Amino acid sequence: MLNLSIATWGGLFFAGYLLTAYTRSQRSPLNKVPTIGPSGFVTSYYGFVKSLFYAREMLKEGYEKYYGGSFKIAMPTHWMVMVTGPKLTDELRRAPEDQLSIVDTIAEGIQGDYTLGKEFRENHYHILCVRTLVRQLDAMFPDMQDEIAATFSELVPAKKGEWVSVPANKTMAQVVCRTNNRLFVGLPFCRDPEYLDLNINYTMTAVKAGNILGHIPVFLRPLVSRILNSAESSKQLAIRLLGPMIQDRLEKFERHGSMNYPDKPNDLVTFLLEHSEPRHRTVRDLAAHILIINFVAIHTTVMAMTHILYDLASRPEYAEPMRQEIISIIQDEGWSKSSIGKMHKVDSFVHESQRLSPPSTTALLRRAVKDYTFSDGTTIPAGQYVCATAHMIHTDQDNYPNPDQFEGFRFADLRDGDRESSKNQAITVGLDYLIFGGGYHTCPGRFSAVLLMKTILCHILLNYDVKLVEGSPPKTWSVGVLVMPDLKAHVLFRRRTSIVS
Ligand code: HEM
Repeated sequence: MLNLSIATWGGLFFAGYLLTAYTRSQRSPLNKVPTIGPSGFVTSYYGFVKSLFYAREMLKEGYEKYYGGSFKIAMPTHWMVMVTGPKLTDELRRAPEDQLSIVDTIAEGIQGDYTLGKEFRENHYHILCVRTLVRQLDAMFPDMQDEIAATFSELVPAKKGEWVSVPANKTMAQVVCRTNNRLFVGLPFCRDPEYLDLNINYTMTAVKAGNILGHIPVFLRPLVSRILNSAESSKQLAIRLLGPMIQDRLEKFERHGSMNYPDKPNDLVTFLLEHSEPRHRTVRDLAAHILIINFVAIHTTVMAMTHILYDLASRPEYAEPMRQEIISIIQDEGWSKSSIGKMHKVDSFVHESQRLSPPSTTALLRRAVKDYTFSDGTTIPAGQYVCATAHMIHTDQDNYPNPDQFEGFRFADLRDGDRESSKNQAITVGLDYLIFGGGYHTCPGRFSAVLLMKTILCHILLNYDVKLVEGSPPKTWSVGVLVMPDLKAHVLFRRRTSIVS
């Protein structure tokens, strides 16, 4: 027996693993949930491969067949249950964190312990800090606008009467990352190319590493994560770049606490210091949290802003009405967060772009901490995933007339005809609009993200004409449930004489 070769032991171990997995799958409550694609123990892998290419079609089939109930789609290591209809979607968004968890989803989905570091799971005060930051957006608005203008003048050196070709995604990544970090860590860090690269790449590196780690056996993950080395090397770089500044701020905080002192910055570092427990007030912990906030803030906003730019370049008829709206409001009131808030057409255009080009065709992704049963009897066993079919909700005729048409001013028209105009804003969340999630975990950064995107859009409209490069319309890519804009396409910019400044 002991003389068996390593290969034989390996084979026996694998066979045992398969037998256990098979036996467990036969007893799972998920067998009662209908499957889109094959549901067999082995054939379900074909269902997963199919979902990589045809996720939208599979979601549509499930949504139409089982509306008001649930269905499931195979993932490589688990099933993804999708609930449909307002009742179950509402139950999903209201489910408490200790039953259906977003933290567990990130921990498992992108292997957060390895890719973001243990700080992400151990303390969540960064969420409070984002809430504080969005309350400061009025005061921060001039910095936001200044950084947008500075980035465009460097990266889009278009001349009057001359079209210049600009890489859309790369430019949006710079403007979004620079401007967010002007509010997070201030000048000069927000313009440091090494720091910008770190934050733009950190998100992608973590997501890619998380995907690899999620598909290999648990016992190999610590080793492979060291080879991929995303969390630790990024943290070390953040400490090198921001360390002296954070150290200085820590010393000032020791001396003054939350009291004001001359030149006290109104930025994320201040909010992190004020919301953290004393044991977390270290350079390492604060740098890790700055990275985590960049992780949630940058990629999402860059993808959305790239879609918005493509939507503007491919639909030139929207530019002039938005320009007129901006000019009339700015001439009356000047620039501020509040004046941007009055631009219903600009808000609507951003909203419509997000409705049709979401970051994912699903939303409210949660992992069951313990068995969770919905009111229709669907049980999500502990460790399994459940989500809502966002794309189907966003393109349901009952929610949006002409749902597949891009109607840039559909929300502005609704707001203008509706006194309750706080509905139908790009920041509004609801059962028919899940871009920013829902329930307790609804994105707290959406106020900042939407203000930033609208301010960038205003800057583009007032200072440039934009159009697509002829013969190369950008493509939207989908891999499984993920949706991405064309990352390589260029857009043409031509300088205009700005009427308001
Ligand atoms: C267009 C840009 C953005 C999109 C589409 C987006 C989307 C989301 C989504 C879908 C969630 C999960 C909500 C849920 O599942 O219920 C989320 C959570 C979160 N977002 Fe955003 N987000 C964006 C920008 C930002 C920005 C700029 C910040 C920070 C300044 C931010 C901070 C956060 C935080 C801290 C969470 C976690 C909330 C929690 O777990 O309670 N987001 N976001």
